[in-house]
Amino acid sequence: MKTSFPKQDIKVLLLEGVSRSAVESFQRAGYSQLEYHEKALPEAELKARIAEAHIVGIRSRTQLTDEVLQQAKRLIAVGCFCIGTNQVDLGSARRLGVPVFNAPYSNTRSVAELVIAETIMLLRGVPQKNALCHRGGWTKSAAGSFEARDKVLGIVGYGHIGTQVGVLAESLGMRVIFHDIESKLSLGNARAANSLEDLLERADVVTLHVPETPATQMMIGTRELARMRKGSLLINASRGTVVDIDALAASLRSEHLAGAAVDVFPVEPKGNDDAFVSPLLGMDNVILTPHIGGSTLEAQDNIGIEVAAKLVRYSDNGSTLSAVNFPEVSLPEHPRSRRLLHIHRNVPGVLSRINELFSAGNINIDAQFLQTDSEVGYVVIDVAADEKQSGELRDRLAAIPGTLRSRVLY
Ligand SMILES: NC(=O)c1ccc[n+]([C@@H]2O[C@H](COP(=O)([O-])OP(=O)(O)OC[C@H]3O[C@@H](n4cnc5c(N)ncnc54)[C@H](O)[C@@H]3O)[C@@H](O)[C@H]2O)c1
Ligand SMILES: O=C(O)CC[C@@H](O)C(=O)O
Repeated sequence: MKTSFPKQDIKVLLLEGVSRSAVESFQRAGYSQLEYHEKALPEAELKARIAEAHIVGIRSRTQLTDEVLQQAKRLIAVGCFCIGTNQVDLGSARRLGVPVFNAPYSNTRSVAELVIAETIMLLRGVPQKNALCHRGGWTKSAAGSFEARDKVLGIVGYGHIGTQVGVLAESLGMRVIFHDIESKLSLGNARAANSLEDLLERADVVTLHVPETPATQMMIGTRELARMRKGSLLINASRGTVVDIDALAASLRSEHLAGAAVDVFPVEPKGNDDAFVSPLLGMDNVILTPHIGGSTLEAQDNIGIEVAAKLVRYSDNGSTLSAVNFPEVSLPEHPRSRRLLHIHRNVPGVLSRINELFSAGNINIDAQFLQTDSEVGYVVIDVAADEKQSGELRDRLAAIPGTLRSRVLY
């Protein structure tokens, strides 16, 4: 399909070393203006680069705040090449008429496998034994080493990752309990705990799989750590803000917790050349990983293809299916029509003004799709019009009060 705004003029800014599979997907779809950066950009540079971009692709480091998004006057869509979208001000993007897409499942399995591996390593005291061996020591002893079989795994956040961890843990013979704010179908023999506190008091290993939200910020602090069983273990591969890291360090120092595995941190380096600082440094009983829960070649490859496909589909066809912040519209193509997009504030009267405009111009509407949420309305209109008419229609649509964006797609 030939788009009105030529694809070769659409600027795609890809940051944080997103998988090359994304680059190839854009190229295959006819997008040639690709700017690729291995790292997250410092804020000033990000503002300058995003001001030029029509599409931006990020991972978890780039903070797309309201202030940054306000600079992005040409931006049509954002792709988060990951699961988490907490790094984007989703409300601001919506109010600016910019849909945000992510990959909600592509790295689930990778995180779950790492958590299972860490569970076994921590239960066996491998991190501290490994560290001592590297220093020339030798602790051949069963003290403090346990099988995973029959231990209680407490999963906080029983969503895509939490449930996969539960299924894998049961295959090792672990007993699985979980806590979630939503009522969830238990997989296998997993059982819902009565509360977070109940889970913390019963689990030998607690693993966190909640998103970053206001309710999960510092969800595990001094009080919650004190509730955990003496000698128990904590795994955090969710977001760094979910755990009070100083309280965790204190709990490990006092030997209340026997160990921890931490993949995500309140402050993370912007790229591989920057220093990593944490109160957990130097603790042999802590597995520290650089936010690589979802970083396998399989996952990154799939994420690149999935998110690029969603961005291309929106750019080529107007489909917002699976956008995380936007009314979802999925559209068949009508190649013999002209397609116009209109994104507006969801206030009464906008749709009737749109339709008046077409009837006044005696333009036949072939198809119309409307979805709204509490703030935004998104209408796609396929019309029988020529190129000149559709350009004029776009300008008139843009003049309707409440309009956020209006485009001729093809
Ligand atoms: N370490 C990594 O590399 C990595 C990779 C992927 C995802 N993640 C993180 O893991 C998070 C979870 O991923 P997912 O795919 O399982 O998400 P998901 O949305 O499928 O599941 C999250 C679950 O948490 C629950 N939840 C939300 N708030 C809660 C609260 N206050 N208390 C208890 N439960 C709550 C939800 O109801 C949901 O069931 C992501 O949001 C992301 O931040 C990290
Ligand atoms: O790749 C990343 O930077 C983030 C990975 C993970 O935290 C996610 O949210 O999917």
